[in-house]
Amino acid sequence: MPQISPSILSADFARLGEEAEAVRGCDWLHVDVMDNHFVPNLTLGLPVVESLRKATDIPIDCHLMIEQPDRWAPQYAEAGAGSVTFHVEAAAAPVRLAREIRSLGARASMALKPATPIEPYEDLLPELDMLLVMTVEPGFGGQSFLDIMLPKIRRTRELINRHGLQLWLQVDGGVSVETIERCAEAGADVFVAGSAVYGADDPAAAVRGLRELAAAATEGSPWVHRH
Ligand SMILES: O=C(CO)[C@H](O)[C@H](O)COP(=O)(O)O
Ligand SMILES: [Co+2]
Repeated sequence: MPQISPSILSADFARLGEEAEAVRGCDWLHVDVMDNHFVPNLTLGLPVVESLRKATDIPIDCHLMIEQPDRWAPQYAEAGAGSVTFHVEAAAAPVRLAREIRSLGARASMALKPATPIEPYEDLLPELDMLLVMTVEPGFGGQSFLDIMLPKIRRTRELINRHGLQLWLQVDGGVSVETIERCAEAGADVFVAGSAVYGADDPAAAVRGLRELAAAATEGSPWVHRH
């Protein structure tokens, strides 16, 4: 089944425990960490992830939009994140970092900004549990999906399958009922959605609706890895 990871960037930060409950039934809780250096926005950090870990049993999917991930990312794994995503544009030693995250018991994931190609990183794929193809410029929720990223999602899926790898392919940015089917058809299998979930009257129903659309869009596609 496709996995849905609602982004709490669009939630009420004063009520994060309740906001996590509001999306019960999702696969992950996507936590966007921004440092106002790697991206021009500041959100939350380690203490909030530690508190959230205690407040919910939904696995935490940390998306680190920060400089020096080599220094900070392992601490998010230690704080109990089930998946830790660093940006390759900011990492000094991505292979070493991915191995360290895995050694701490979390899934290791690497993100690509829209202008960053996948091809130079082909050899790195076996070190990863997930690859994140950004479908907006990182920094803010509520942006429009970049259709121009669809060929990159397709190429990434082809590379993953060619190498016979099991890693997940996540998309993040502007994912909604309007765009999720195109992402799924292109080969994505983990979908982050912030405004499309938390902007809905019933966030849990929005999660179910998105998952159904993604599942229907890939029905019968043997080239899409199923969990
Ligand atoms: O990483 C992000 C922004 O950099 C967010 O995860 C993303 O934007 C989710 O919000 P939306 O679904 O509203 O686009
Ligand atoms: Co994100």
